[in-house]
Amino acid sequence: MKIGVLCLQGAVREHVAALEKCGVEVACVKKKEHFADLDGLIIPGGESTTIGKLIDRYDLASSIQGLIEQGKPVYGTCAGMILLARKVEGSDQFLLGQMDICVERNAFGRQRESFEADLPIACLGDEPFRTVFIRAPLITQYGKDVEILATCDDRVVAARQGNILVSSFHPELTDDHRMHLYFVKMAK
Ligand SMILES: NC(=O)CC[C@H](N)C(=O)O
Repeated sequence: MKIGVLCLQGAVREHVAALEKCGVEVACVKKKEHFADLDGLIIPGGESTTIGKLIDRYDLASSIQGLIEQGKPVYGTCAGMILLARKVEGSDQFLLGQMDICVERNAFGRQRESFEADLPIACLGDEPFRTVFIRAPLITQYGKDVEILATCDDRVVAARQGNILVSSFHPELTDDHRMHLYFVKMAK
């Protein structure tokens, strides 16, 4: 099992470490040829406009879309979630547009309004999951094929559509790797 982490910009190292703890082989992905033997991909948090520009510049959109079409799981966290969305409120930035969700960027405020919360996430078991929100986006609309996995104050912060998983929060910044394990199971 080999999972890639898109390493153009953002919280790459932490995802690599979390995946390694889950016992899978991890590849840093930044070129088309790195996609050949992947079983899944994480698009990390960072700055969605920057990551989007780099995806476009290195011509990686079709490789990511190809992975999704082959049924391989792709997980977008924070900026990664924005990139997978069909639409971003009030912006025409570059998007992969593979998931039927609309998102609002920085919906919880600025950097200093970053926060953590223990959220119940049924697909991870009974123990609440510690979530870290950093200039996080929010899902404002979603289509009928989208399953809601987590909410925070009635706002949708994690969801799944088939083999696409997204979260507003950063699961790689805690020692609890259940979200990564859930993703790895999607690849099995
Ligand atoms: N932590 C993050 O990934 C922040 C996302 C960033 N605010 C954006 O809009 O791209």
